[in-house]
Amino acid sequence: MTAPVIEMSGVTAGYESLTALREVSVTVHAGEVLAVLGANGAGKSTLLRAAAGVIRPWAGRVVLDGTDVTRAPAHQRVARGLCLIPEGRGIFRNLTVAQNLRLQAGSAERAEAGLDRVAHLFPVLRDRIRQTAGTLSGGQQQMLAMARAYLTRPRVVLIDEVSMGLAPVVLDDIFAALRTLVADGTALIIVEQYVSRALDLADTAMLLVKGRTAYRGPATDLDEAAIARDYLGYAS
Ligand SMILES: Nc1ncnc2c1ncn2[C@@H]1O[C@H](COP(=O)(O)OP(=O)(O)OP(=O)(O)O)[C@@H](O)[C@H]1O
Repeated sequence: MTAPVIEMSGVTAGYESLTALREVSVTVHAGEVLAVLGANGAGKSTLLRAAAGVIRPWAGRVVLDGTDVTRAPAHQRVARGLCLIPEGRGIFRNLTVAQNLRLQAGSAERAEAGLDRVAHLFPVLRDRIRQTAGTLSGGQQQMLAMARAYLTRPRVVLIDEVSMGLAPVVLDDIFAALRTLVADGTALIIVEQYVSRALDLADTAMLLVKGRTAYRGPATDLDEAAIARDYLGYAS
């Protein structure tokens, strides 16, 4: 088997006196999808932040394409092909679609080169290229946030709560775009409350309960209804 694109081993992380993640390990290869499930506050976003270098783990290692980046700042991980699409979308609401794309691409040339790929997946963004991002619909804003991943051809994308507040029909487009990204060979870690959609896309899944790994294995082995009932607190 090929080497993993991203590997986290024994990662413990948190905020001041709060331990949000305890000895969590993750391995994702090119073209593979890991779904991270768990109730509110289970540590899902913390896992992505530790992977991306937004916070530094207290213990454990983060390895990207064979290089230990545990102590590397976020921008160095971006340069190595890591792309975090945070909850709340992480776009510049006062800038236009074009300006957002240019900033995300790093240069006008790269934005231009990547725009065809973005427009192919999300034609609406090309139609609204001069519109201020904050005036786009929720689904269009999510598409713009995801466009970064298509502009830069990252090795690994970490995406947090992609479905938050979006209509099912918009989600179909968004998940189709994620499938394209993965088919191109990108490794994907997806944090998602919408369990069935996440498991549908994922090869492997992990369930976090109070920062600990309660399950890690094939997505198909998870009983969706039991997870929803026992861990997420609702009936699916
Ligand atoms: N910036 C922060 N400062 C202090 N505590 C934080 C911070 N961010 C998260 N926490 C705490 O860390 C724990 C894990 O939070 P995290 O956001 O990783 O959970 P989550 O599984 O992503 O939940 P949600 O679905 O609500 O986003 C929670 O107890 C949360 O209150």
